[in-house]
Amino acid sequence: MKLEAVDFNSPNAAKEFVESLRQTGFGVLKNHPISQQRVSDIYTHWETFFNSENKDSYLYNKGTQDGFFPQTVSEVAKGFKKKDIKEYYHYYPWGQCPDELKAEIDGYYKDTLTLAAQLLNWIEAHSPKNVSTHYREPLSNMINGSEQTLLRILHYPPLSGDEEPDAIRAAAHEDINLITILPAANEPGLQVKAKDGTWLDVPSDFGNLIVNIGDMLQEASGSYFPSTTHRVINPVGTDVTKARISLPLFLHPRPDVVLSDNYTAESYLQERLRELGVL
Ligand SMILES: O=C(O)CCC(=O)C(=O)O
Ligand SMILES: [Fe+2]
Repeated sequence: MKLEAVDFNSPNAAKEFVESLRQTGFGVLKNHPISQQRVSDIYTHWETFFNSENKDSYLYNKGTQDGFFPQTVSEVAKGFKKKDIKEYYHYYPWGQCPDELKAEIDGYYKDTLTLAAQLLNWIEAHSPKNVSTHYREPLSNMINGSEQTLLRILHYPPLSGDEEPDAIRAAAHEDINLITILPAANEPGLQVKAKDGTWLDVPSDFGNLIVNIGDMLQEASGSYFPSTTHRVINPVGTDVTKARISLPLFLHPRPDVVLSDNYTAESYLQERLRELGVL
């Protein structure tokens, strides 16, 4: 298995990209329309936010899940006992956000949402007929008007040496949503699990956009598209002193969207959040 960046502007981009998603659960895009300068600015501005006391004024709301999640309440991946070594902020257009960061992050959210609709159209167009008949509505329609789509700004602090043994930046997990879009982070570490069980580095060239399948699209496609396990490993050597910032946008359907005979988007999400221990 190999992960190669697909040129967004090439005539075969859609086909090659969807083929990669089918084979690996991941697709990597270069020459895409998301502004790299803005991603870079977001990383800088949010690193400052995470390094300030100000973050504690934006503690997440339990019911609505918007705001800052400190390291002490960070996720425990399904099947793991140790909390991940990370803190993060959940941005929703309707949720709390520091005034000085709002316009920039909202612009990124909206532009990436537009791209997501196009990528979902690519996925639908290149799904075999016997798979696309399972989609209860066009995939890009499923996220239309959804208030659940979540932009997570993640801060993995430098390692202090006091971390619990076995704790890692993000333990192996699958994403819950339809698809996830994230720009290459400012530091490496993201790995995807190949079919043979080995871990592969996701090409982290700054400027790449990484897309992965989540459980909800796996469910809606009758497992044609695999929701692939991934993780973020700890830095070693001199890199331990470096923080890592990343910016996944988790595309969530409207709660009423029917995914399969067994689940709506809402029932699926509730089940998974309970397992994660964040509800
Ligand atoms: O930080 C990353 O590169 C990936 C984060 C991730 O997989 C997640 O938050 O679900
Ligand atoms: Fe993930």
